[in-house]
Amino acid sequence: MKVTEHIKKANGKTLFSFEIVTPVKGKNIQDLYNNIDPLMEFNPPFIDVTTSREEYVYVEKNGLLDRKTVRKRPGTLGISVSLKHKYNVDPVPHILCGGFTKEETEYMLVDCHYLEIDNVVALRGDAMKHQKYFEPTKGGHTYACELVQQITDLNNGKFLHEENLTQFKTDFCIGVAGYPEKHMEAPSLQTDLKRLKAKVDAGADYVVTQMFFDNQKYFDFVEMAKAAGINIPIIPGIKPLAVNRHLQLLPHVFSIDLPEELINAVDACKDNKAVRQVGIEWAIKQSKELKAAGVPVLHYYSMGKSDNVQAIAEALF
Ligand SMILES: NC(=O)C1=CN([C@@H]2O[C@H](COP(=O)(O)OP(=O)(O)OC[C@H]3O[C@@H](n4cnc5c(N)ncnc54)[C@H](O)[C@@H]3O)[C@@H](O)[C@H]2O)C=CC1
Ligand SMILES: Nc1nc(=O)c2c([nH]1)NC[C@@H]1CN(c3ccc(C(=O)N[C@@H](CCC(=O)O)C(=O)O)cc3)CN21
Repeated sequence: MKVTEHIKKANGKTLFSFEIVTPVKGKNIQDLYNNIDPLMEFNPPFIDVTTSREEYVYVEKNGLLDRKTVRKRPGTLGISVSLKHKYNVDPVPHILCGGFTKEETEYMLVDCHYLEIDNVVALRGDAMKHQKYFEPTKGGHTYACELVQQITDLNNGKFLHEENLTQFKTDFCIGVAGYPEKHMEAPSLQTDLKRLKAKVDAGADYVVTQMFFDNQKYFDFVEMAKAAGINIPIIPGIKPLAVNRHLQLLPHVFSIDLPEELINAVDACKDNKAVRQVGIEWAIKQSKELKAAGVPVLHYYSMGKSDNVQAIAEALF
């Protein structure tokens, strides 16, 4: 079932969902399931499965370094289907512009369709590790709105490089990313909202936000989005802060601000166990307020260990 249908069916009740990362090659898949299992009692109607792009690795060959391009976390489609069968939830695989040609994306979408996956999230993707800025992959899309358009085209029976429409029509519900504190590369929040509107015009059905730690940022963003003509559900994305290092890392990696009160609470902790607890309590406070405001879904970036998301869900669902 589509994410938007789950939201409609909930009739104003806030749903619980989360996001997982596929394991690094060679790591056991069971660890992932052990982290998902305790979250299933909170009845997530859908689970997002991220796609990680390729990286360069250097291998020594005859005394020379040979550069190889590898995907360290494969398995998005496999895990998506496995979640569907194992837990009877709707998996939402992430589809990226970066690292994929348009043709490869088309094949992935065709597979998703045959596998009865009803939702995808369309993202541009981050820059490669060695790059400062995102560079489009040869034969791939530059912006997420182009990817959204490709999916919409397929929903209408239009394949790449084909003039005529076919009888083959997918029916994907399309999620896209939104940035309450603006995307790091956007010159202004208003311009970023225009880009978001372009994704909606291309066929996006709902938005999931970048993590934020100050709810006011989300509430303002929703208002500004409405004023910009964006009338689809905007799902808040929540990341529980977990270690002291996140004070530097999260603003740097995700281009977001942390509230002074949260920083002070983390600074006052004597170890990371205490920080994890502060992160949980902050996320509970945020989530309660968002739920009271009637957000459609609370979407958690669990990304691995789920004990904190479990504690948060217990307080809310
Ligand atoms: N892997 C994941 O699960 C998630 C990844 N992300 C990350 O979010 C980042 C961006 O992804 P999206 O938001 O999907 O990309 P996007 O293509 O919507 O936007 C990327 C940047 O390009 C700008 N932009 C968009 N269209 C433009 C145009 N026509 N002309 C000039 N500038 C334009 C935007 O303002 C923004 O700064 C990436 O770093 C992505 O990896 C975000 C959420 C989830
Ligand atoms: N720019 C961007 N890229 C993403 O891949 C991404 C977003 N934003 N926002 C939404 C979700 C949330 N994602 C993530 C990814 C990693 C962590 C994280 O906290 N990772 C490490 C630190 C990351 C690092 O070392 O660079 C951690 O300590 O837990 C959180 C959310 C993935 N998604």
